[in-house]
Amino acid sequence: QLTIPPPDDSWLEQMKVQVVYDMNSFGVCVVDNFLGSDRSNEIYAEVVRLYRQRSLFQRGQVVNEAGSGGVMVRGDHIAWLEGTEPYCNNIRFLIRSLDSIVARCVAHTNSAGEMGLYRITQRTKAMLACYPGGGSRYVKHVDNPNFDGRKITCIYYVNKDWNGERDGGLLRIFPENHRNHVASVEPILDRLVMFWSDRRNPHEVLPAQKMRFAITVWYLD
Ligand SMILES: O=C(O)CNC(=O)c1n[nH]c2ccccc2c1=O
Ligand SMILES: [Fe+2]
Repeated sequence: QLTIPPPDDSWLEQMKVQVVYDMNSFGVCVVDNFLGSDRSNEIYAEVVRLYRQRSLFQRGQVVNEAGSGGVMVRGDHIAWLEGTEPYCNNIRFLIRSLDSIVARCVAHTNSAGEMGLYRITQRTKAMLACYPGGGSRYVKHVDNPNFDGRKITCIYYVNKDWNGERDGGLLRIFPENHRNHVASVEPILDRLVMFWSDRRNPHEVLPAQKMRFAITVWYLD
């Protein structure tokens, strides 16, 4: 696979403006057609290929502690990716793009002081999560309720032909400071969602009726 050129500068600038505005106004930002159909289809192929190498995936916690018959708390399988794995050039491009955008947002806000005033200096690896379908879901939670350093949650969806009516699996966010706006987000291919990882954004994954892939990166201060 040929090496992929870095993300285009003017595109990064455009993304920065939207992300800074949305994160400051709503604490949530949704970007559709983030990387375009060619790149997103390449990422889909890389994700499916990775998933077939089941060795990478660990099972998420499958039932809560309620003993037998506990509710399926998280049916997800997860794999942590550097992005440097073989045959993952397009996933690496996604991660580089996210890194560049977040870095520009932080730089931008240092001058204008708009963004969350976070000195984002690092991130987690990319977490590839797969909800296996069959009603697997993730109950309402806060990613970072107790100041573990995570500031921004970035989720990139990798699902072809997703239909929320039929397949479920919606991300629902209940922004604390905008109680009358519940965001319901279909996990469609090439959609990016970003939100503050702390208590401002409780969220859940509704039961998914078919295989549901997402790549998540958390940015830390
Ligand atoms: O996929 C989504 O739309 C939202 N997904 C989540 O909120 C979410 N949040 N925290 C996690 C921690 C470990 C493993 C998976 C997850 C996870 O899917
Ligand atoms: Fe979450």
